[in-house]
Amino acid sequence: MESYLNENFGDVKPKNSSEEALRRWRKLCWLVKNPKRRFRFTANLSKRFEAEAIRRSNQEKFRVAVLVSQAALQFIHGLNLSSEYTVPEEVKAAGFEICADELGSIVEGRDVKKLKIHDGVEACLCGKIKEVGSSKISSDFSSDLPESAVRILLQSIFNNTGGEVVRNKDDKIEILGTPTETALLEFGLSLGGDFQEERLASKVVQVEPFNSLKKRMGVVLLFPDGSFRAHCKGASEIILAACDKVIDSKGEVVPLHEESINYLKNTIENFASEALRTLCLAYMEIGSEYSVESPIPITGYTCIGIVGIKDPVRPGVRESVAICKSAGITVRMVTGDNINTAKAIARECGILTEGIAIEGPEFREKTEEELLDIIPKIQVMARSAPMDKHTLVKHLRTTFEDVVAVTGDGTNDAPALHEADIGLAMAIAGTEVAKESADVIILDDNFSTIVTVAKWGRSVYINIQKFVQFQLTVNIVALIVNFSSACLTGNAPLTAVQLLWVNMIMDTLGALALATEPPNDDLMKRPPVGRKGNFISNVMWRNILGQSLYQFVIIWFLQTRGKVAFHLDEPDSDLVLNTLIFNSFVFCQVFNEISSREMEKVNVFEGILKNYVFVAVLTCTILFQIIIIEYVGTYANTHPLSLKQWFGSVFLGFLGMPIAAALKLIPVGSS
Ligand SMILES: Nc1ncnc2c1ncn2[C@@H]1O[C@H](COP(=O)(O)OP(=O)(O)OP(=O)(O)O)[C@@H](O)[C@H]1O
Ligand SMILES: [Ca+2]
Repeated sequence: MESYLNENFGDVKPKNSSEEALRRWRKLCWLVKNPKRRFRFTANLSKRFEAEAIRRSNQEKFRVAVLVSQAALQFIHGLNLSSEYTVPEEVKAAGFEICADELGSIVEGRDVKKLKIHDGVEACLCGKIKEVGSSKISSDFSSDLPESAVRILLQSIFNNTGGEVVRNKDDKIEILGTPTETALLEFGLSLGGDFQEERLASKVVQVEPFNSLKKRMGVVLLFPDGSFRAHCKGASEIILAACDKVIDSKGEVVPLHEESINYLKNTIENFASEALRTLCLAYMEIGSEYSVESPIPITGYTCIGIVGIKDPVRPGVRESVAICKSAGITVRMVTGDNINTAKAIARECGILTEGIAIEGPEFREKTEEELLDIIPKIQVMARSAPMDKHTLVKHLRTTFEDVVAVTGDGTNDAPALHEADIGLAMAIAGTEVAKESADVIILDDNFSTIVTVAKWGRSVYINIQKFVQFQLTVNIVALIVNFSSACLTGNAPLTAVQLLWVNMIMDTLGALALATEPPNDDLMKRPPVGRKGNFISNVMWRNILGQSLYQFVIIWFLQTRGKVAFHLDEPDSDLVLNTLIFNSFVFCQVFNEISSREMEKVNVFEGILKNYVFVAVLTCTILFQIIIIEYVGTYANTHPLSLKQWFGSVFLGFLGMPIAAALKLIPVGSS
């Protein structure tokens, strides 16, 4: 086993990145992989597995997979003692260097990334409120504060974190972690703190990673003198409720009384209404009698301070929300943030207008009837737990029969992303778990891209509708003409070769011409189709039936009165008449193809020259039609036509265009 593993994995250098670890994890665990995984990995996975299958037997792979899973379980089990778990030798030999952080990120589905979208923080420490810019070194703030308070603050920031401060190849400081973590770490550095020094001063003996349900995280530190200290941080009002003491302006720990609680609550509210993400940091001395087996204490903490992280709204979001609204798309914000923060941001983006903003715990308490009443009005849901997001999406999809798209970045969004009709995960900030639960991955993490996605989605839908409308018209006319004529006169005007050509015009060429129309901004001014919308809308039926009727009348007229109208009295007048019918029929389709570019607008020429494929298809169709009529008559059962006859049949086809335009003026219901 070991020699085998060395042979196969010896060349793979263990890389200390979670992406690499994840890759290995997948490779080894493919036997137990989620069958529901969507398209993202399917393309190259199958190839890779094929190649691998030659090199390795399933049994071996399974064995390693089990071992890695065991290591993971051991890790999860001993999460509180992350430093003490051991990695099986076989797993090490497989090049799977599992370090606590790495596995932690896989187990939790969080992936440490370089991110910086925040714009500094505002902090309330020892009763003082200060704004700290992200780039400005603000050591003057720390000199303002009592030394003991700064020490405990830095200890909290650098030890109780899911992020990391590292030096890169160029010896520059790089901060890794989620935006919230990087903002805090940066704040710590700007106060003059040293990450490595702080980490060496004590040992982290217990970790409770950030949990979206509890909205808090915590660690227990062991100091060289044998004493333990717990640190926790998280949603400000939740952590504040767990505190009974606070560090005052002199740096002393004093009990929290009503006045100081109100002051802190007001600070939280002020920060939140400025659209800042608020966090509360707290600590607790737990003496030396503490056993690392016991859970991290929940209450009895001393509040260190409140931090408000500025996370400015990206440019263009407000406009995108407005476009969504005009397109009949309701935008709702569902977040884990404080309700005031959420409201302030939602107002800034134009999401919150007359609707209601609700908190997760309140939403959870509602009965089914109450939910029916409030869900359509909800514009903001704050402090939501993962299952609240899921419940909302599920109700919108099932009870209200809406088509729901969800965007998300974190593991906590995975249930909602999975439940949604279209799950959109962020590529940069998103965790692997979110991405694997999603259908679409937004590469630039930008909300505006969602508008582009919607626009292209609508464009594809409408292009297919246009194509189907065009195709149905040709089919209906060809069928009725040949059938009725066969019944009444015993022979069909359109021969097999001609029908084959017509078939090509409508299938291959028609699809090419109509399905390549690029999206335009008007698409976002129409209402959405919805789950129950008919694919063939009333508008399409109107166009199809109107146009078919016209074409049928034309062909019927040619069949019965054609000889008189075109003065056909030569011996081969029957062949000429059939050619005339065929030519008029094809030109009816050519002009109908142009009319089909728009289903509702009368002007069908807008942007026609920009769609090169459309122009090329139309030109080719006409050229081939000329060749068929004039040069390959023997095969296609046609007779060369005179200029007058050509003009006549093209004119009859062209008449279809004003008819199509007039049809568009007939009002029909929406769908
Ligand atoms: N690393 C962290 N440590 C402690 N608390 C955190 C951390 N990250 C977020 N929080 C707290 O949890 C709240 C966010 O919760 P959660 O992550 O469940 O929401 P979310 O909707 O995924 O938010 P977002 O996607 O905007 O980050 C924040 O308002 C903050 O108070
Ligand atoms: Ca999130």
